[in-house]
Amino acid sequence: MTNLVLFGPPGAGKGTQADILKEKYQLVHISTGDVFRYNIKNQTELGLTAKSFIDKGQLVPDEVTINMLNAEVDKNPEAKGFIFDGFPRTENQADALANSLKGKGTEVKAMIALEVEDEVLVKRLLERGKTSGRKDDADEAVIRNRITVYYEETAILKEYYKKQDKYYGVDGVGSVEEITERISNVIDKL
Ligand SMILES: Nc1ncnc2c1ncn2[C@@H]1O[C@H](COP(=O)(O)OP(=O)(O)O)[C@@H](O)[C@H]1O
Repeated sequence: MTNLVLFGPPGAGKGTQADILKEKYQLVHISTGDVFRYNIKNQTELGLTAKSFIDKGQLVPDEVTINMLNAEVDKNPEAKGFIFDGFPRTENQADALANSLKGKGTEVKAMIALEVEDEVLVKRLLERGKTSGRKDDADEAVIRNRITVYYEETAILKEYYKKQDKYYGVDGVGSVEEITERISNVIDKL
């Protein structure tokens, strides 16, 4: 199985690239942000819990997120591999992912990180906020909080995967096609 973690700060372009890569490599794409938004839209219990954190630009608690992720993985027993987008975001989540994949006799093959500087991120997210209908993209203070949370809680995962020799940084500035090509160059050599 080829399991990839697509990594990077909010607005780095993970969702855009994951949509292309899942077709190209026949992988199942799991975006925790998308699953949360689906649940919020359908007013499920999970959605109500998640919304209170997401609207403030905070992370949803690990326990809630990990259970949800495991359920999504279990929904796809035939998968040839997964692209995880927006997960893991904490060390606890990374450990949980390793355990659950181990239980299926597989592992994370690579973390591919899209590198984009902060001011570009803020600009992209504000632009997306004009059309996405996402409340967390509409407010600059919430966007900046998400970026701060990324550096405080999530960026450490770079070291986590580096230690396992699984980290690959990719320049996330350029055209969508250029970035797909950079990522593909990494995947094709795995
Ligand atoms: N793995 C996760 N752990 C905790 N919270 C998460 C996780 N994934 C998504 N969320 C919540 O959902 C929000 C939106 O997620 P996502 O669409 O991936 O954001 P972004 O576009 O900022 O990368 C996050 O700001 C966070 O509140």
